[in-house]
Amino acid sequence: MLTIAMPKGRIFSEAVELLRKSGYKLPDEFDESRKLILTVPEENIRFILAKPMDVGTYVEHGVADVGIAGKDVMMEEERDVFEVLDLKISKCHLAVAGLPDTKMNDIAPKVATKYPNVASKYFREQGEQVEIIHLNGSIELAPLIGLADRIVDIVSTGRTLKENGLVEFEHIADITSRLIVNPVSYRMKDKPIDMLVERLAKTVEEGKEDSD
Ligand SMILES: Nc1ncnc2c1ncn2[C@@H]1O[C@H](COP(=O)(O)OP(=O)(O)OP(=O)(O)O)[C@@H](O)[C@H]1O
Ligand SMILES: O=P(O)(O)OC[C@H]1O[C@H](OP(=O)(O)OP(=O)(O)O)[C@H](O)[C@@H]1O
Repeated sequence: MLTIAMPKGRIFSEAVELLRKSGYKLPDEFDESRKLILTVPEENIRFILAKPMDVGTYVEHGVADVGIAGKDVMMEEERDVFEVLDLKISKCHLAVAGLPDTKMNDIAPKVATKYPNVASKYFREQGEQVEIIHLNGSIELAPLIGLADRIVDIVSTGRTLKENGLVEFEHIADITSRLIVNPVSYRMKDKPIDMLVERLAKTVEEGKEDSD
């Protein structure tokens, strides 16, 4: 049996839709249940529902063979896993944002973010020394309340920035969700994993053609 770690939250429904389009028969339970382990015996697959930031942990430790994780999460926490497919779902980007017409404080610039590693690497590469302030959400609050000069956060529609009077200054990276695989599982369960990758890749490709 293949164990797939799925992120709860906004990626989940898009991932379920992608799996269904790829021919996996996932019961209605997937749309309404609060169970954290969902088994589909007909497909020989078991799904575990994890926090998005934890998917890589389950896959790296091998308790899940495969997982679905945002590229942002993969960039933040380097994991010993294979990234085998861009699923092209949950599209967004990572950006530097802040209050308009403001400069970074020269002496002790502060950057608030949920992605401390990505943010420090980015500013290091820009040759800027900043203090990183790690927050767990509502990052846009930080510049409004004087906690930070800049934020590094996800932007999708841009609505959260706009409604809070913030602007984007720099685009760091485009983000989509990825299929990740445990290296040992890839050796031991190569056939079912290859089949999953092939079926998903075909659906992703068809989706691309539809939008072209
Ligand atoms: N506004 C957005 N639009 C599209 N994709 C997004 C957006 N925000 C985040 N994502 C993507 O979806 C993934 C999961 O985001 P989600 O908001 O569900 O979880 P989270 O904020 O990490 O966790 P939680 O809110 O449960 O603490 C992110 O890692 C990112 O890849
Ligand atoms: O550009 P938009 O379409 O407005 O989306 C961007 C927002 O979505 C995410 O927040 P989320 O809803 O996950 O809440 P969070 O603050 O708890 O991370 C992200 O952190 C931004 O705040």
